[in-house]
Amino acid sequence: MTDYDVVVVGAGPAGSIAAKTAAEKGLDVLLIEKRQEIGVPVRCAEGVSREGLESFVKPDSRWIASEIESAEIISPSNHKVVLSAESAGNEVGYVLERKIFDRYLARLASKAGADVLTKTAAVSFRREDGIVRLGIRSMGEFEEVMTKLVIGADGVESRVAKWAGIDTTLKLNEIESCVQYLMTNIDFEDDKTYFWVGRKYAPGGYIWLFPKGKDAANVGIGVMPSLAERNAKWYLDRFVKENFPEGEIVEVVVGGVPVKGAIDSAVADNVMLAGDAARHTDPITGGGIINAMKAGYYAGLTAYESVEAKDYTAGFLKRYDERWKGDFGENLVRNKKLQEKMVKLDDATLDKLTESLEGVPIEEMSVKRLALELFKKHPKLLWDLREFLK
Ligand SMILES: Cc1cc2nc3c(=O)[nH]c(=O)nc-3n(C[C@H](O)[C@H](O)[C@H](O)COP(=O)(O)OP(=O)(O)OC[C@H]3O[C@@H](n4cnc5c(N)ncnc54)[C@H](O)[C@@H]3O)c2cc1C
Repeated sequence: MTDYDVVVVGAGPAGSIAAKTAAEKGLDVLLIEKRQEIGVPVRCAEGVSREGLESFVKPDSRWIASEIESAEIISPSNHKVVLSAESAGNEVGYVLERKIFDRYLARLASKAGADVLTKTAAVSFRREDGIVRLGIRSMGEFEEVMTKLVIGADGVESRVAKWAGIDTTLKLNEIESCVQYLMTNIDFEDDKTYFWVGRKYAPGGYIWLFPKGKDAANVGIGVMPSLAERNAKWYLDRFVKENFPEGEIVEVVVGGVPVKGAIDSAVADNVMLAGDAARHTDPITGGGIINAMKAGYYAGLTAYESVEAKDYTAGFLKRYDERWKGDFGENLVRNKKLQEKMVKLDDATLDKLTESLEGVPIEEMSVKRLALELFKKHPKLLWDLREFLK
């Protein structure tokens, strides 16, 4: 006898959607979250694409902080290119209120029938007779839960991945180190996101401003430790001092974003990893919310099939790998390669590119046009990036 068919570790977007999906299929599901409150503290700039979000949930004014119409890219010498939300694609469309959004998703899992426990951490893992004895510490008390499957949706520092022996190690060029301030008393257009690019601002990454309503915005930075001479906070503080000297910082967030590209496999016997735990974030933008939800859905679905077939082996669970790879896996591979080229661009090239496109009407701008212009300015890149143009 097992206590559960599936225990989902971590109630972020990946975990809640996994638990919801498996519970809707009739499995006995436990969703555990080590923090006292789901969604707090927020470690995110909270931007999502419209299409990605709407494929899972109907947008709700309780957890939509802003609707975004356009994205502005600003070069080191202050040339600006404006893209519409549709052509900018990922992470431009809505800015969420994740404190509420994450809780909403966990509630959907609970409504579907999953047991949800907060202040409950997975602390140990033991396979025995084809099932898992998962040690959990709930409200200070230790107990072992027996389960057929564990879905590791425990974020960038995943312990489930280590217990299961799945290689998700991150090298210094496979992680962005991030700092973000929630700021008030600053000037911005509340239907626009802003991206400052170039080594001057953020070596190996970028600085962002995502509006949270009319009066506040997430202003943050990601830098690649292998390229940055100082830490992320140093670059962000310098930027804030120069650009928003009157701004007030009301909240601080620090965190790492994996930019590894696709891992070989996110499964082991009895285990599937989803979301940041499986390095499902986009290597260029660092966005991971939508991929986490997609992976959670595929993991929940595969859990159901695995329980039906009474087969919890890695061999059976491989179909989960096939599902996430078939959906966004190729994008992760491609964007990792592209990102490796992009971080090598110098500031002069970025300036030339944005200067030549400055003032192009928004309806005529697209990522493709940006790329074509870049190749005109930098023919060698055309050769380097030929495989991405197919
Ligand atoms: C500064 C910053 C800005 C970002 N901006 C964006 C953005 O604008 N758009 C976007 O799409 N993405 C963004 N991301 C990435 C995004 O936040 C993640 O990709 C997303 O949260 C991944 O969801 P997840 O469910 O995989 O993991 P998480 O949301 O990290 O959830 C994991 C959960 O597991 C819990 N947990 C961990 N260990 C245990 C344990 N042992 N037992 C029980 N619970 C455990 C954690 O407490 C956490 O709640 C940003 C990240 C950072 C750091």
